[in-house]
Amino acid sequence: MAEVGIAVKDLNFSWPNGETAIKSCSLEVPRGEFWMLLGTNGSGKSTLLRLLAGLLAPQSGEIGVLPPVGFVFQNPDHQLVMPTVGADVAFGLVEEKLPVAAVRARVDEALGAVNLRALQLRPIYALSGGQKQRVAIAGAIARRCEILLLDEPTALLDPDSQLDLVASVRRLVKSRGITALWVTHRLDELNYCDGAFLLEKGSLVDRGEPQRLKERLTEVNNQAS
Ligand SMILES: Nc1ncnc2c1ncn2[C@@H]1O[C@H](COP(=O)(O)OP(=O)(O)OP(=O)(O)O)[C@@H](O)[C@H]1O
Repeated sequence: MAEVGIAVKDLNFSWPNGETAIKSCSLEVPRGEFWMLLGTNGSGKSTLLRLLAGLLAPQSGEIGVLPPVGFVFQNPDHQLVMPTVGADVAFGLVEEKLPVAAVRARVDEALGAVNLRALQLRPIYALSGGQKQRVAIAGAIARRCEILLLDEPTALLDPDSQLDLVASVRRLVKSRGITALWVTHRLDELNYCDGAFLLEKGSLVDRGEPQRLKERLTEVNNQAS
């Protein structure tokens, strides 16, 4: 059997107001694969990703993820905290207490991986949305993340930058054996993944081959319009 990068079994999560956001959810992402998580607004995609990252604690169920885990938010301004590109990527390494030379080497390598080496000294405010997302991804690469969780990372990007980002994340995770789960609403992004899950009202209702799920959702969208 293939090794598993992300495993979830019978997961249940309700908010303090009693609203159930995740219901009896079980899924597995094979190690080294790039999967996507689909579903309408409010179906529980962000909640599930936050549970996987340990940012929320479930009421019951099991979560198995290979550490370390990297997280990329929809809005990079919510996660980039340092004034420049290089400093931000280095900031993620603080807890590892590495020698300065090792930090420099990791930052340089990670920025190279996302094609931002030339922008190491650039202020974060002077980056485009796509470049900011690449800095966030470089932070995960520098920390040698086994798992990369991305919560609608293209939501604020124009269509060209959107497809650039998804293509480069696919290349990156494939070349490094990272297991990735990417939340999206955009069906054209499905062309880049190995498989996809469909959430409805907190429950997983479908999973499998991306093209089949794309056809299923295109039909649903056509019926709705
Ligand atoms: N902090 C919170 N407190 C209470 N309820 C919340 C909180 N965050 C989200 N919810 C509720 O949990 C449910 C799932 O929300 P979630 O954000 O996970 O959905 P989503 O599929 O990611 O939606 P979207 O595509 O709009 O981002 C929704 O009903 C939402 O209103």
